[in-house]
Amino acid sequence: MNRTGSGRIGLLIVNLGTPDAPTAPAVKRYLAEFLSDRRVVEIPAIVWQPILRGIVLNTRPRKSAHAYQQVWTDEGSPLAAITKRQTSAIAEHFGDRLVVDYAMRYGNPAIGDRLEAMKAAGCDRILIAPLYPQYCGATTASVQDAAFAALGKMRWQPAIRTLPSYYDDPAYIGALKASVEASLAALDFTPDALVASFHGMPERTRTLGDPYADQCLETARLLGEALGRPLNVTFQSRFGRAKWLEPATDTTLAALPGQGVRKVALFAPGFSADCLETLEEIAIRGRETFLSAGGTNFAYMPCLNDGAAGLEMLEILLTRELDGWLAPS
Ligand SMILES: C=CC1=C(C)c2cc3[nH]c(cc4nc(cc5[nH]c(cc1n2)c(C)c5CCC(=O)O)C(CCC(=O)O)=C4C)c(C)c3C=C
Ligand SMILES: [Fe+2]
Ligand SMILES: [Fe+2]
Repeated sequence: MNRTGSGRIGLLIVNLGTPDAPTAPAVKRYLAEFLSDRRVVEIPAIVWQPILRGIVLNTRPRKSAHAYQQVWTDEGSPLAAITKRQTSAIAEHFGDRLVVDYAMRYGNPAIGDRLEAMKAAGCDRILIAPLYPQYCGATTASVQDAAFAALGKMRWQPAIRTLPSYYDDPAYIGALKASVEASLAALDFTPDALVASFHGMPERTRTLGDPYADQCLETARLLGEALGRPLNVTFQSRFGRAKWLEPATDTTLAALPGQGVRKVALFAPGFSADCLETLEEIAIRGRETFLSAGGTNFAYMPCLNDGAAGLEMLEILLTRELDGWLAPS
């Protein structure tokens, strides 16, 4: 057996994860793993686990499964389908210079399994790329924890790099600008306001030193500058009773018509792929909230997904992180 390694380079794209099916049992399995992550719910396990097992996992899966059913596609969960397409496009771009795969932080395919598979395929250098533009302990750090926990079980570890957050990267801001401008040009109305909705976090994580909220605000400032018009920044998907980052997307959508904003276009720059939180919470429920509060026109503009602007951005960011590893094309 050759024990010198074959010197291949791996790229592991990672996103949050999603249930395997839009059913209550599948959602329950997914939420049990997701909401047991101490990076996501920072309440001592002795207090949180009885609440999670006794209440949350007996009530939320049925409600969430119903929400997933509204957005499920022939290719499965939108987040999974889009991540697969992003991975195929990136694999095609890099060709045989890289072994490209994807994993999910929760559910399947698991980060540890895919790292093992890359190692078995001869990768001795791996770039792990969590597709979160803004750094957050609950997302970026959680992916890194899971990857390093898996590496901790290997005798012969590959060398590792991780993709840093890219909230202010000109390639990201440029891709968002191109994508938003294309979506705006296709609308049959002119919005009075543009709303940039980011996933929320408990407010205390900001005081504890998480840069997430500030990175979201900086993304919105830079993008507003690039678009030549200010953005209304909001935070969505509140969970639990603690105070979360404000202003909340749903309360903003309910208030805007009363402030004279009757036509709104909303997008979610912090999500690299459309998912339950954008397609159900915003494009379906957010629209209802806005229209029933007196709004006349509502548009949800899609995430970068596997569109040309988003893929070109990823190629730029990934090529930069692979500097010195990758032979020039
Ligand atoms: C304490 C709870 C949660 C924190 C903190 C949180 C942070 C966080 N999440 C994302 C991105 C996504 N979240 C998604 C779904 C989702 N999020 C939570 C809870 C917290 N998220 C739950 C319970 C769920 C599941 C759905 C539900 O029951 O409401 C998704 C979509 C997944 C999908 O399958 O489509 C994404 C993406 C970020 C970026 C973030 C912190 C910055
Ligand atoms: Fe979430
Ligand atoms: Fe949600």
